[in-house]
Amino acid sequence: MLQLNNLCSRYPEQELCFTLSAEAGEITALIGPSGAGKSTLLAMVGGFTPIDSGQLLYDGLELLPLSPAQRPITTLFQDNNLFWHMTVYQNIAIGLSSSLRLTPAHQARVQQVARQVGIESLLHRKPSTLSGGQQQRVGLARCLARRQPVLLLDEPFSALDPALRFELLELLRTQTDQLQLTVLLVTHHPDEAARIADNIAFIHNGRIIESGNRELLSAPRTKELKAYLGRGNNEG
Ligand SMILES: Nc1ncnc2c1ncn2[C@@H]1O[C@H](COP(=O)(O)OP(=O)(O)OP(=O)(O)O)[C@@H](O)[C@H]1O
Repeated sequence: MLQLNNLCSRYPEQELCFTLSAEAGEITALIGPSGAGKSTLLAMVGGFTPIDSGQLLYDGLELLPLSPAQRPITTLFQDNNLFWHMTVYQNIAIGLSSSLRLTPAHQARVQQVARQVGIESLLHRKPSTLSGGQQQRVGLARCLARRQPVLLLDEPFSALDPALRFELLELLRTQTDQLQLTVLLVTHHPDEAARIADNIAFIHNGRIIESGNRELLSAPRTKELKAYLGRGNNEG
């Protein structure tokens, strides 16, 4: 289980503090207005921004003393950090070895992950020759190849058209179930959250002010979530 216990980062403009638990096999969607702190929450968990107080645990292990690379975590960003001069195979392999010298077991793993995400036939291609959806699959494959139990995703598929976006979200759902990943997914689309997330956390002004399952979206309690979803205050 991933646990954030009053985990706080203080910036001149804003203090962000989060308390959240996420189990293996669960996708937690992080929603909220622009500037609420969704990406910063991922950076705090991933180890990319300083923490001022609180606790961060994974299965009881204290993560705060660990560097990003030492944490049992991998992150997929929207621009997915592909290297354009490398092949798809190398782009996945670099998640396993920065020198691209792979053991036979790692080579087999690249092939296996490529098969799982449906890009096996593209391994020799360069990312520039792929569609946006295929590129996102390569980014996801690199993350999955690392076999870290916690996966952080910052709006990974939002540049894609809806059909492709949902196809990749379904793929994420399948992989989460099969590999028992703990997934935090930042999204600007409440419909994405409703479709694939087990839990939804609504972030406002650096805090999670409402959380629960997808019913949260049909029956929001706080005026802030109602406003975010575009529901009138006069509904009660
Ligand atoms: N390195 C930093 N220096 C100063 N302030 C920061 C820093 N990182 C985050 N913040 C603060 O955190 C707030 C939240 O930013 P964040 O990018 O996490 O929001 P977001 O919810 O992901 O927004 P968006 O949906 O637009 O991406 C910012 O408004 C800023 O006050």
